[in-house]
Amino acid sequence: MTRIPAPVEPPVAVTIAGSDSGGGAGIQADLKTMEAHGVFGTSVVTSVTAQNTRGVEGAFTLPVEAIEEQCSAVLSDFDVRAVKTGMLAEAPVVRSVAEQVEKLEIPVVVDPVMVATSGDRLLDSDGEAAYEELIEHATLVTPNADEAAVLTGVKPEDDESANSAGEELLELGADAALVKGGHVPGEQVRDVLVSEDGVEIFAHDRIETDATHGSGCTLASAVAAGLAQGDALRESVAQATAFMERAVRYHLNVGKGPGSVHHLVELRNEAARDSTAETVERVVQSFVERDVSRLVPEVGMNVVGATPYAEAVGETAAVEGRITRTMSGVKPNRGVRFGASSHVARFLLSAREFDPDLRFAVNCRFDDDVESALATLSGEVAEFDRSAEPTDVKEREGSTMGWGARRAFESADETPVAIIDRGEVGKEAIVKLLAAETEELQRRTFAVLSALET
Ligand SMILES: Cc1ncc(CO)c(N)n1
Repeated sequence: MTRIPAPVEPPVAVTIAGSDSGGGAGIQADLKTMEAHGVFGTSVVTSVTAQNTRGVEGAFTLPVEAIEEQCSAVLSDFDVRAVKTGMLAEAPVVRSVAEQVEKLEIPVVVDPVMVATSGDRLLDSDGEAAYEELIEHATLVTPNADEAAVLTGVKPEDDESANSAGEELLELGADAALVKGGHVPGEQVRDVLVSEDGVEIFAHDRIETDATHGSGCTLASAVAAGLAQGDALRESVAQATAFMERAVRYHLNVGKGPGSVHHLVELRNEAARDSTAETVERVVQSFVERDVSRLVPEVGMNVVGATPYAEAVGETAAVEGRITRTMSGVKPNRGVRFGASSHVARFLLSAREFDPDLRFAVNCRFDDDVESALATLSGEVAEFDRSAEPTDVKEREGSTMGWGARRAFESADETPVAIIDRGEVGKEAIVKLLAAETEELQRRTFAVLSALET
């Protein structure tokens, strides 16, 4: 029997950029990022770089004719919904690309690539001057602070100067500018979006890593993918900056240099949801079979599992309605669902700020006997004291768990296997067991139970 085809019609985008033999930046980053967003990526190669995670060893610009032929091959065939430009290497290429995109009536995201993260130049000085012609046709231009300074003469050092640089780029004809804050010192990375609608800042805590190779390409491609799907500019930028944050935090440790951003991190995280929920279900089942009632606190027990790159409560699976005691043992009140736990989930997410390998947690009853039983575990048992909690943290709904996890980790020498919260008036004492794997969580929980029974 033959089968009926079931074609899929994804939006199409094109990247006009350089090839990075190292796979982290350039065309390679762009295509992976577009695919990760459900957008079919086509490409026009401007330059072939000999590059790895340590730096650029050579760059060979293609003849303008070869670049133009690729453009017309793509644009004459596909219904291209967005253009992203990256490394253009030399002035004639910049000018040619400006001419090509002028004729188009689709969004154009211009990432004015000048220098690689490694410090190597990717654009000659004539090329810098030629950029004005391309920026004129940009829907969005995405310079980092150094590129913004070259293009506008204004060096972004804070929100205000980033805003001024953005205004200058609008003067040059761009519809909007995203002046990126990665190169501006500070505990936060603040990307400043300037457009006719005003200024909006997309801020997040800085991630302490030099594995940012490919981050500019990835961000611009993520915005272009959003635009290709028909999303508004603001939403595309918001989505792209959140996507980047995760791609940098869970970067790929490849090569001998600093590594690469993780272009597919969200896909991998989504793909792990079912297996994460299933492992939580299995642990819960084993807790029922083993009858863990001695460890079930008054507030109920929960087992929480985070997807490998979880950053939010919605990415953690837990028992809806918790596990409670019955006449004969324990039972989960309802099924395992993502977002079902708030307390234990937030505690686990905060613990992951210190050790991202941690993926599972369970909250247990705490008393003197449990404390002695915990001492039989191999691994550090840490604790935090609610009486030391600042009132502003106490008053902010849902912030105690994050504060407690931080206190405990800061006082511990290594990743603790358990964290004690001795409670206070009206707050039951609880111990949370943490683990990177479910087997480990099970083993530790059962070890505490066995110690209690002897
Ligand atoms: C090909 C290429 N494009 C862009 C960058 C910017 O990171 C790079 N390193 N290589």
